[in-house]
Amino acid sequence: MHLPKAELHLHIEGTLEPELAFELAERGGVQLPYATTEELRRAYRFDDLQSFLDLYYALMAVLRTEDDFDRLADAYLARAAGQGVRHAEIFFDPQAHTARGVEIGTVVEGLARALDRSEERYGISTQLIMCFLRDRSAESALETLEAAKPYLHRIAAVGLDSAEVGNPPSKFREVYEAAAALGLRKVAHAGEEGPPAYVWEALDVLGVERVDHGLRSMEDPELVERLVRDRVPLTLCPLSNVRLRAVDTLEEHPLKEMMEAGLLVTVNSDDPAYFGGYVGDTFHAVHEALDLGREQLREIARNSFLAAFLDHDEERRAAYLAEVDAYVFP
Ligand code: HPA
Ligand SMILES: [Zn+2]
Repeated sequence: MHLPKAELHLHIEGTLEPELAFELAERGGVQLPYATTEELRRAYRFDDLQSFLDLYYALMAVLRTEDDFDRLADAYLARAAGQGVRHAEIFFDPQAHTARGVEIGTVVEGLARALDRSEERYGISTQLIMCFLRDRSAESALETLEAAKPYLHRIAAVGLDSAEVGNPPSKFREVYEAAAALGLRKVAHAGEEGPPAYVWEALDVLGVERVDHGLRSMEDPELVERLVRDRVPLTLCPLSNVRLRAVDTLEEHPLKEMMEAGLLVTVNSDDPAYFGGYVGDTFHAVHEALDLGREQLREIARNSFLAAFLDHDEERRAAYLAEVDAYVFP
């Protein structure tokens, strides 16, 4: 679907398609535990978040050089452009790379190469969000922030991802305070598999501006009231929720109820190579499964630009919103 939109919840490592994984593996002399792309694709059946994360981290072995990260990001941007994305705020997981001996500078500089060409080549403005892995220690997160200091001009915000349950936002209070003091903005995954209490902590302990997923917020009416009152954007990922079994079927996804409750929701792809669709595909899927009308889709697209970190360029935001309003559905 070509409706102009911003993508605000996208893990760049989750855009690694099997074909590119094999190509990079061959070039880098990395042995993958799968013989063919078909065999790899057959492994994309998940029971929960952890079963996905196991494969997600394993496949990263093929990402070693600046050029690899450039190729990865460029491939995502090319696909995103074909699905109406005009602005992308892209997560990356530095610890998943530094833990295997790839320096953070290699990751950031490689991604930045692709991002620097993006406006001209694809008409997509971009930002980077550096995520801390919540199943690693708070000290490791602080070390990561320290290592990122030479690259902060490239990084707009910090985020929090990986295995949620048992790793509440409050574990990362100190690193979020330090990040804010460095001028970074703050988001965090919360309420994907974890309880509404984690969403409260993301808001009140970490001070996030957006909540990534926030799916389980609907279990707590007071939390919904708070999110509505403060117009806190939620970056929903409906296809991810189905694949990781946070919801049983797309038809049962609470997206529509969340909109009707007055929440500022956006629709995103999360890890599109693994979850069966890029963001335009995701808009199309929720349109069909949830009987969302065109004006509701337009509202979601508007929300994505309202929730984007475009405060430094309100003219650009206004231009994107005007594109949404002018869009004629086919
Ligand atoms: O959906 C996700 N949840 C948490 N961590 C992640 N890392 C990549 N994708 C995800
Ligand atoms: Zn995510």
